[in-house]
Amino acid sequence: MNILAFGEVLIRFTVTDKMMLEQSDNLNMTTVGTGVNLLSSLAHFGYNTSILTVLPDNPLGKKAAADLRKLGISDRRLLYRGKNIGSFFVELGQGARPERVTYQDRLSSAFSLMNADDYDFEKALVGIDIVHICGISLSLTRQTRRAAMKLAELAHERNKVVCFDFNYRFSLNEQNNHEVMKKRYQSILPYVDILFGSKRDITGLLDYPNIDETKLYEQFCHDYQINIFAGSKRTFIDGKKFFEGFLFHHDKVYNSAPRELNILDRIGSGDAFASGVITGLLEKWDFNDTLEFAIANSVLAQASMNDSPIFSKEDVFHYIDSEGKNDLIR
Ligand SMILES: O=C(O)C(=O)C[C@H](O)[C@H](O)COP(=O)(O)O
Repeated sequence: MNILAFGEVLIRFTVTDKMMLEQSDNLNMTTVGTGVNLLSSLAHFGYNTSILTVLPDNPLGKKAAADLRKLGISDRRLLYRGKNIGSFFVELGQGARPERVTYQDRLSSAFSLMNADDYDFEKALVGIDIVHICGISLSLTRQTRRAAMKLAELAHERNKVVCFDFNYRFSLNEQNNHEVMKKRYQSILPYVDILFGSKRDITGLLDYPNIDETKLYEQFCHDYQINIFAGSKRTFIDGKKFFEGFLFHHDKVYNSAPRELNILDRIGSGDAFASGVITGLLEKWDFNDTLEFAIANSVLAQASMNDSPIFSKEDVFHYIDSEGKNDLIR
């Protein structure tokens, strides 16, 4: 099974020792991004993965490519242009202090400036079964929007399975007007088969009425011919944090049991969930098992440093089978 992701590769700078930026001079550097995180996880589950993106044509781009290879992602579809790579700083959270992300300018990255016509999408899709597109491309530049649209359209035409993640980030859309963003999402959704998002994406961004979930998802998936709609959410019970997921198919919502969270680093939780769902669908597990696996993968990812999950299927099953009670493997 060959999976391709399209999206921005970013450098993440994490302040070491759980300090805040102001307190520290030390940063840890990793290569991340929605596509990277998803593919890293899928590569560790045993699938062939590659990413279609643009890296700067300099040592920074080479460093990112080396990190991608280390995560098990093929470098075959990487393009090298321009000078800049997007980046962000992370201050880890603790107790009352939330984890915090500060983006650097992403709009002048090599990826953000690449013209849609300069990609050879036809060639990139050869031998590919599943294409994943990150919704952040709709928020960045005219070029990334056009590229995401063109790829979605072509992949759909070529009968590839198209996955799309809303990935709506308020902080990246302060300059974008609601109606404009709504139109952008409305134009890509008709090409999507598997969609990741939340109820809020449908009611808040696409202006559907806030009604019962089954009716809402039925209407929405019917309007855009979406085969699978899945997402995760956080809940709080008796002062504890839990993570749970849903999956909608045809006329039914499946819900996972909530799993308790003990967070070390929560960035990448959505991508870990999505890779778990894609795995369940590829393996043709039933939807309840698929959700259990996806939630477990994400709970493990949130108990680990960095965005890109590196758990094997066995690691995830071990966590499920031991009900999370095993805290030493030797
Ligand atoms: O911020 C961005 O734009 C990125 O692409 C970097 C992050 O790795 C993903 O966003 C993680 O996404 P979640 O799984 O939703 O936490």
